[in-house]
Amino acid sequence: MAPVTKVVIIGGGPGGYEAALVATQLGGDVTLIERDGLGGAAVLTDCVPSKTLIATAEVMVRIENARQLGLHLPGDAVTDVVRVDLAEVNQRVLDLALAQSSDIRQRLLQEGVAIVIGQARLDGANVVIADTEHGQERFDADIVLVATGTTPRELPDAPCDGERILNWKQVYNLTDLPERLIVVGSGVTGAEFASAFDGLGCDVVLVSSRKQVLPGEDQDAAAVLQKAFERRGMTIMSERRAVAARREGDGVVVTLADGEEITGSHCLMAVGAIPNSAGLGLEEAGVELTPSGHIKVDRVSRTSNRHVYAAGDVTGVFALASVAAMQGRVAMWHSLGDAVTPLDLRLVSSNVFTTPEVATVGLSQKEVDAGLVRVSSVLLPLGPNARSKMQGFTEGFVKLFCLPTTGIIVGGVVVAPRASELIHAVSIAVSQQVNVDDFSHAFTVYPSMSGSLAEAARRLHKRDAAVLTN
Ligand SMILES: Cc1cc2nc3c(=O)[nH]c(=O)nc-3n(C[C@H](O)[C@H](O)[C@H](O)COP(=O)(O)OP(=O)(O)OC[C@H]3O[C@@H](n4cnc5c(N)ncnc54)[C@H](O)[C@@H]3O)c2cc1C
Ligand SMILES: NC(=O)c1ccc[n+]([C@@H]2O[C@H](COP(=O)([O-])OP(=O)(O)OC[C@H]3O[C@@H](n4cnc5c(N)ncnc54)[C@H](O)[C@@H]3O)[C@@H](O)[C@H]2O)c1
Repeated sequence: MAPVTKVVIIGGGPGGYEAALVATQLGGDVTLIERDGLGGAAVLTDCVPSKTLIATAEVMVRIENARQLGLHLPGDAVTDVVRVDLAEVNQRVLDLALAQSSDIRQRLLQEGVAIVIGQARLDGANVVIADTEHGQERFDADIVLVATGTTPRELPDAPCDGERILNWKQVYNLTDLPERLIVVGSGVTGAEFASAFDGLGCDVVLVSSRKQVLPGEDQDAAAVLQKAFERRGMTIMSERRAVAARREGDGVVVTLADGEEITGSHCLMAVGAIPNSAGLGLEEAGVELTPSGHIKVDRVSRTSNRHVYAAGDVTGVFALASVAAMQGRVAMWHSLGDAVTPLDLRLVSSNVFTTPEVATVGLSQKEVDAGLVRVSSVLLPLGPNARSKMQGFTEGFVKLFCLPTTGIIVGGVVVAPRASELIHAVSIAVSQQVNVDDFSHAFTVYPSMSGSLAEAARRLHKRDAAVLTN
C-alpha cells in the first residue's frame, strides 16, 4: 500500500477548506489549521456578510422604486415608511455567517479532516507549528497549502477604531444607521458598501481616487453605475484621495490630499488589502514572495518550494472566493497526483453586488482595448427589453465579445438586477467555446432579460472586427 500523504492546510477560507475536501477525497491525511473560524474571512467577515447586508438593502431599493410601478407609499422616502433596525439587520448578518461557518465545519469533520484552531507557521517546508489554546502543536507534512488570505489596508493617518472609522469587517458592529457615511475607495468593496448603505437610507459620500467608480471593471458598466449612484443622490468626489481621518465630537473628519476636510457621522475605509504572509516562515522555507508580499505561484498553485502550495488572496492572483477555491482544489489535484487542469483566468466570472449589479466573464474590454485579442463586440442597452420595462429598470446593458473568424464567445458583461445569475449562460458559452450562432439559437423565455443576451449574439452573426454598438 502506498504511504498516506500528510497534507497540512493553513487557513480555513475557500482556498483552504475546498482544498481540504479534495485532499480527503483523494485519500490524504488532512489537517486544517485556522485561527478564527471555518469559512475564513470569506464567510465570517467579507463575502457572506456583505452579500447578506446587500440583500436587505436591495429590498429597500425595490420598495423605494415601487412608486414608479403605481404602488404608492405614505411619505416621500422609503425611510418614511420602513424603519431600518440596523442592530437586527446586523445580528441576522452575523448569525447567518456563523451558521454558514458551522455547516462548513460539519462537512469537513464528516469528510475526516482534522481541524485545529490556532495560529500556524512553517518551520521549514515539512513542518507546521500551531499556537493553540492547548499550547504549541507540531505537524509533519508532505504537502503544505498556505491559504491565509489578506487583511484590510489602513492609511497611517486614518486608524480604524471600529466605532466611527471602520474597515469593512467592522460595519456589522453598528447598531444605528450612519447619518452620513463617507466611504473611502471606489473599488468593488467601496462601491458595494456605498450602494448598500445608500439603499438602506444613509446619506453616502464616496471618495474615489479615480475619474470613475470601479476602476478595475468594465468602464461602460462603471459609467452606468456612477450615473445610477448620482441619480439616487449619492455624492461622488472623483479624483480625490483621502489622507487622514479623525474623530471629532459625534462624527468624523476626513482630510483629502488637497486639504479639503469633509465631515460625516462615520467613515468606511475600503482602500484595498495586504496579504497575510508575514511571520509565516515562508522565506525561511524557500517560498518566494512578490514585492507586494503575495506568494508567487504558478497555474497549479505551486510555490518556489515543491512541498509548499498556496491558494487564494494571499497569492494576489484574483481576489475572489471562487478563484481561491479553485486554486486550492488545483493544488490538491496536482500534489496528490490526480488529473489537473491549470487555473485559467480567462474563464472566471465575477459580480459586483451593487444596484444594478455588474457581472463579467472572460475577456475584458481593457484587454480588448490593449490589443490583446482582436474581437467583434456588441453592447445592447436593456432599455428596449420588454422585461426591463415591466420591472421599471432601464439603465443596464449586455455586452458580448466574440472572435471575428469563428464567432466563439470569449467574454461578456451584464449590467442589470441579478446580473450575477444572468452571466452564467455567457460563462458556459466562454468555457465551452460556444459560437454566437449556437448561443442565439437556444430558446430564451419571453419576456426575459436573457432574451437580450440571445439578441446580442444574433447581432454578431454578421460581424467584422469593428465594434457594434446599439
Ligand atoms: C467586502 C468583501 C466582499 C467580498 N465579496 C465577494 C463575493 O461576493 N464573491 C467573491 O467571489 N469574492 C468576494 N470577496 C473576495 C473573497 O472574500 C476572497 O477572495 C476570499 O475570502 C479569499 O479566500 P481565501 O481562502 O484566500 O482567504 P480568506 O477567506 O481570507 O481566509 C483565510 C483564512 O486564513 C486564516 N489565517 C490567516 N493566517 C493564519 C495563520 N497564520 N494560521 C491560521 N489561520 C490563518 C484567516 O483567519 C482566515 O480565516 C469579497 C471580499 C471583500 C473584502
Ligand atoms: N463582489 C465581489 O466579488 C467582491 C467584493 C469585494 C471585493 N472583491 C475582491 O476584492 C478585490 C479588492 O477590492 P477592494 O475594493 O477591496 O480593493 P481595491 O484595491 O480593488 O480598491 C481600492 C480602491 O481604493 C482606492 N484608494 C486607495 N487609497 C485611497 C485613498 N487614500 N483615497 C481614496 N481612494 C483610495 C484605490 O485607488 C482603489 O480604487 C477586488 O478586486 C475583488 O476581486 C470582490
